[in-house]
Amino acid sequence: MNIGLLGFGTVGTGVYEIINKRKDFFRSLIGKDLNINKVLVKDTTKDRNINISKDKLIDNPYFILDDPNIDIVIEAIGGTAEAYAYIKHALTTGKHVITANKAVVAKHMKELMDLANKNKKAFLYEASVGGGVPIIKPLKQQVTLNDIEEIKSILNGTSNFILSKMIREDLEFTDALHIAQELGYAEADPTDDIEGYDVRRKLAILSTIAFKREVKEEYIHCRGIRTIKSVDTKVIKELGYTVKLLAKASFKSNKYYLSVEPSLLPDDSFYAKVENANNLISIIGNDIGELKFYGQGAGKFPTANAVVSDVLDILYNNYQNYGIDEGTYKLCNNTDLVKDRYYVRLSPKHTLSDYVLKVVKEEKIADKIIKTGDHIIFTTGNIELKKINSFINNVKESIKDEFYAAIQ
Ligand SMILES: NC(=O)C1=CN([C@@H]2O[C@H](COP(=O)(O)OP(=O)(O)OC[C@H]3O[C@@H](n4cnc5c(N)ncnc54)[C@H](OP(=O)(O)O)[C@@H]3O)[C@@H](O)[C@H]2O)C=CC1
Ligand SMILES: N[C@@H](CC=O)C(=O)O
Repeated sequence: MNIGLLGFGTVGTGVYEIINKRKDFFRSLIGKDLNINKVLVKDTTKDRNINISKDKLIDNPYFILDDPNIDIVIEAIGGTAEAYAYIKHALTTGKHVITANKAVVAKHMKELMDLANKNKKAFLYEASVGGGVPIIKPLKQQVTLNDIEEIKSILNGTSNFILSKMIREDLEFTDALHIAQELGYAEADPTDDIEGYDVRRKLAILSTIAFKREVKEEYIHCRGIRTIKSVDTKVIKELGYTVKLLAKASFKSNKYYLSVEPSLLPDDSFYAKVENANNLISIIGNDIGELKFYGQGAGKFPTANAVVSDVLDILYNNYQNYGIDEGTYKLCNNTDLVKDRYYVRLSPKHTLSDYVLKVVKEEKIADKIIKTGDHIIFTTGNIELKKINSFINNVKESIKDEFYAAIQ
């Protein structure tokens, strides 16, 4: 069994180290060595501070993709276009493929799954959702026995790390983001982490499996945490809450509702205890009830561990490619379905503070005004998401920025 590894960054080096550390185990399992023969990188001359012979490092992907001696390709380069092309090529040439790349899985899951099935190879992506938390395999197993009614989760290590640091240590947003980047949690471009796009992809993958329909990222209402400030976290704490970036999917009255948005949770709730880069994924099935999966959602070894668990499934020949039914009912991202209370902070442009406060009062949107001045902070009563979005749009020109979060 030979592996070609695409990418030798946070995840790739973790996979390399775990497989080398467990050499004896793999030898006893398959009766010969499990080798990582070649490793694709961008820059073969870079000093990598890891024990690997230089001649394994290559910068031409086709030395792996077209090598008939390579059985398994592990993709950990990130990005979309090249990663997608390499995965497709590998499956077409009859190799098993494992990826940690949620961007590619969310976009091309059905096509790549069909290709893998056609060629009787595995296409596995445990690490693409929840980092080190096993969720793809258990979810695939549960959907055969249960109708999944709800998914509620914290799915991004970087944003959860930032929010935890801001709440618990009063750090500013950019300082907390910087630490998350240094720890290897963030994407190459952290925009995806802080704008919620990474979570949206993960929710699309989970919902596709759970609801047996192809759920596209674009269906999902999404707001991230980029505009949160320390003034928000201070007030949120005083109110007895913490703040999380929550991903939710539910199926009600024959309609699906999918959303990614910042949410306030009571300080003593289960979700509030999910700190730093940890993730929590809760699924509710009609027979099983609620199942919760918790653990490290990002980082070198947790993520690499999930990748290697897919290698094991291939070696045991115990994997399930997932088939998506062609839907009989349509997915409907109906924002009318959901009403919540909201925490809202508006930071008016210089001199417009009185005007913005007047609009808030006239529109009767505030249930309780908490703070006025440079920042106008209030909570609302139960309100439809589309109403709060449209209110924010109406005041957009008079404010520098805003942060609003559903109160759970
Ligand atoms: N970091 C994490 O905690 C997690 C990451 N993931 C996913 O895993 C994947 C990899 O992430 P991560 O390890 O953090 O990324 P890194 O940026 O740390 O590593 C990327 C690696 O891929 C190589 N690379 C990138 N683009 C190319 C290319 N076009 N051709 C050849 N080599 C290339 C880089 O080469 P070089 O070293 O020469 O620059 C580097 O070795 C991503 O899809 C990410 O979303 C999933 C879960 C958790
Ligand atoms: N950038 C991602 C990495 C894992 O998927 C995150 O922070 O969760």
